[in-house]
Amino acid sequence: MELRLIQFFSGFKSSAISLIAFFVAFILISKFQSYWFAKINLIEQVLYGIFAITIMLSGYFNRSRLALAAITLLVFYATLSQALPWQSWVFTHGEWLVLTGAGMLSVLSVIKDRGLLSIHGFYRLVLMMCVGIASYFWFDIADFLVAKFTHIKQLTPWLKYLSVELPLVIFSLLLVWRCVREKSLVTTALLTSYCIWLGQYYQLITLPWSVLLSLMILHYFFAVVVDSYFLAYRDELTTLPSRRALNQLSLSLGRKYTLAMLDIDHFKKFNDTYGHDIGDQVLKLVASKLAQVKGSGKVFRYGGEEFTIVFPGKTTEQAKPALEAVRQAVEDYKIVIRQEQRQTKQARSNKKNSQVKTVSVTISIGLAARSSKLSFDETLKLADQALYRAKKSGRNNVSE
Ligand SMILES: Nc1nc2c(ncn2[C@@H]2O[C@H](COP(=O)(O)OP(=O)(O)OP(=O)(O)O)[C@@H](O)[C@H]2O)c(=O)[nH]1
Repeated sequence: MELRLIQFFSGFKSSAISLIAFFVAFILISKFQSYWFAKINLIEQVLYGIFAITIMLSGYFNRSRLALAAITLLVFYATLSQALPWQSWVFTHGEWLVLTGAGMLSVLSVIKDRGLLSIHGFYRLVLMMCVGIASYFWFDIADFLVAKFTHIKQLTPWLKYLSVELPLVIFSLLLVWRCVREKSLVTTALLTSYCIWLGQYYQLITLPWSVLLSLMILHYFFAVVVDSYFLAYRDELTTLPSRRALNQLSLSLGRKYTLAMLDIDHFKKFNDTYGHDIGDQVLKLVASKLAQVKGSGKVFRYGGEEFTIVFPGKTTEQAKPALEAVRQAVEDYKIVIRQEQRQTKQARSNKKNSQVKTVSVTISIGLAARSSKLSFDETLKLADQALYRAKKSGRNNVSE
């Protein structure tokens, strides 16, 4: 598969799972209203606690975008439920409210997570206020544009969508694009809030705000927890479990297991030829092939271009066919890369010219089974020595 395509859809899987989970929860809550409706007062009281915990947790784990989204929704909920001075203004300006909320959520999907209690957090807070102010003035701008273009007959039927629907379509596209591009549950959580926000505005949803906000904020909570887990135990580049996860697994392994150390052959040369960025992409693709290993193998990125596969309860004889298959799969894998190249001077053009090329890499594998009295680290060392032998005997092979 082409590298660009893989990059483009890198965030698709995790976002899709998170979205499905959220909407299943939403459908269940809608279907079983009779179970919770009597407890609505309790939900309203607990909601403030959920807000507080989620904002603190998001701030602590530097998920400032979710913290800001939660703070904004908290202000909205307080306005709704506490009869704050600006309540009547806000609720008589429904179009402003929907644009501001939608605009804030889509802007949050674009900016980076930075410390909440820092100058960056302050800038982001100001940015949120600017979205509110911009929404306020947008209606005047839209009226002006409608007046200007109203004489163009082809445009006339569409001009009524300029003030609300057009910005909403742009915000929706922005959010969906960010969800696909960014491998983070943060953007997905922002997208679900956005769907609920619009669903309420267009009266497609009839659930009380306290229940909807509980669902939205709980989604933020889980996004922060799961994202932080991934940060700690997943390798960012390949998304395989990291060395820390391998150390964790080593504590729970039984007496019988086999370890394999894998290393990409001549990877330094590969990097030197195609550049570090293409090297990174190839690492990702090799990792995705390794992740398909059979025989109950668990794959980890050990570091650099080295990987480890653990086969719990297996001997080397049992693990070897799976490793041979994975070695062959990597060897057969034709990786399509697109290299940007400048045209020659004679072409007198500065335009970039992209060249599609197919490359392949091989891996060497060393494996060792745990024998009595050997610790995990000692077994890993044996596998590493076997890897050294695999390299010595010509690479692209499995050695014991
Ligand atoms: N692109 C990229 N390169 C990496 C990464 N981690 C390690 N490398 C490179 O991997 C290369 C490893 O080189 P060596 O250990 O000398 O081994 P090799 O060239 O693979 O040769 P053999 O292992 O002997 O077959 C170095 O050039 C590192 O810079 C990474 O995350 N991304």
